[in-house]
Amino acid sequence: MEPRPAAPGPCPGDSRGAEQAAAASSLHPAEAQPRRRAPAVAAVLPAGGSGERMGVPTPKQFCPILERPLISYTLQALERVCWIKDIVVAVTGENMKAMKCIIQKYQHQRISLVEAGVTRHRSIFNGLKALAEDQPDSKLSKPEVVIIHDAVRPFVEEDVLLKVVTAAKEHGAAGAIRPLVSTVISPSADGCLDHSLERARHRASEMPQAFLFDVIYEAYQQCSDYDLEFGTECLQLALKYGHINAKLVEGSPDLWKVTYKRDLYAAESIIKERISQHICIVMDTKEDENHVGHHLEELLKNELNHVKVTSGALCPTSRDLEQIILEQCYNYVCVNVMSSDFEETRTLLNMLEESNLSILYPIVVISVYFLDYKSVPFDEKMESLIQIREYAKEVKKRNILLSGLLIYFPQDEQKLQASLRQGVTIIATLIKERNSGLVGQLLVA
Ligand SMILES: Nc1ccn([C@@H]2O[C@H](COP(=O)(O)OP(=O)(O)OP(=O)(O)O)[C@@H](O)[C@H]2O)c(=O)n1
Ligand SMILES: O=P(O)(O)OC[C@@H](O)[C@@H](O)[C@@H](O)CO
Repeated sequence: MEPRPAAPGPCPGDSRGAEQAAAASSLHPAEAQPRRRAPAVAAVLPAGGSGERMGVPTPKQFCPILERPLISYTLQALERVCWIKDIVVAVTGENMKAMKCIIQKYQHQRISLVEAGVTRHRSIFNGLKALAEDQPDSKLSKPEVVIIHDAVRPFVEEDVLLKVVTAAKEHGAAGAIRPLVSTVISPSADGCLDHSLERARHRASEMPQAFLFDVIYEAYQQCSDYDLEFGTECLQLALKYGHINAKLVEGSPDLWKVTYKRDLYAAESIIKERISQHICIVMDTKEDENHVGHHLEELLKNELNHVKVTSGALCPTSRDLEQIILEQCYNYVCVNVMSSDFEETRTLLNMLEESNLSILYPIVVISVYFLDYKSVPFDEKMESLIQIREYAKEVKKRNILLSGLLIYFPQDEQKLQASLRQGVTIIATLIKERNSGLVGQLLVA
């Protein structure tokens, strides 16, 4: 059961896309020609840098976030956009093999690789050359519009891509901008303040940018060596060599570039937060409303009010659990009442492994045991519960983080409520932190 990619958004040129595209390019929908031919769109991702400012040996585009390289998140973001037909990535020769492994491991599609240059502009130029020349054995063809996007900007959404592409089709070039956070100043030769720029009248140039292919390709072909060596702004090349004043498109705060180590931590926190928004409680039955698992479910909903909590039954005919997996839920709480065996958890884990859902993000599975460990010999129960350690080690290889949670049951109502609240706190922490160091652990609420 393959997880479906997030449903693609509007395509520029189709009726739905034309209205959205018209809205994006500030045309009135009535002016949009719903049957306007969709422009052929490709993307070039410069990924040939060394990441000096990150201060680590690994170039930042290959630095791991949740054990997956940063560049893979950017590729995933662009692949979600159905109307980008080719994605050309410029990497250095020494990283080519690593890049091919990433493409294979994370099942990236529509990716072509070219050799990076010694500067970002040269890397981009190499990517454009791969698109420009219809080499006989190349599956690439020249697009009408080309997106240029840094490989280290993972949080790019379809709406801003649609906006810059639509604007580039009309103006020849377009780029995302953001308000300045700091004021820009110009120092004098002796290192003192010469003058400062009025912050409100200036913007930061971000990515993505988009160009009519011929505009930017001709600009690069005319580009001076100095500009290729020291330039940092593609929009400026379109202006200087193509006399095109790019359309500026307000972008979202998420368009920032991972540059320093702090940016990597920030990116990991954002990703963790995004995949923690949906928790599925899996119970052996949904009918018994007094089922203590439902009390846990209600408490989770109340305590984690920003999180979607759904429940799925494990019975073999259960379609709802399959649907929840297809909707890409990455957090599962498997409730076992008065049982310490693994059958239900094992069934869930098998479904998750078959879904391949954990290829892109680690899945958290918490096996909750409501157990009156006074009623039966504790060592007998512990013997079966301790199996979680070995089992967790096994499923970790499939990027599934399994841990256990013991809640003493039955117990008097007040103590049970306290245990349930503690259990919710533990569940929320395991999901939020998604720390592989806790796999196989048996925690007690
Ligand atoms: N010769 C280069 C240099 C940079 N880039 C890419 O351009 C993007 C933005 O550049 P930057 O943030 O400056 O990356 P680095 O040059 O790697 O960073 P640093 O300046 O800290 O070394 C990155 O995806 C980077 O991999 C590239 O393709 N080829
Ligand atoms: O200068 P850097 O290589 O860090 O960044 C390259 C670009 O992302 C940067 O110049 C943006 O302002 C967009 O042009």
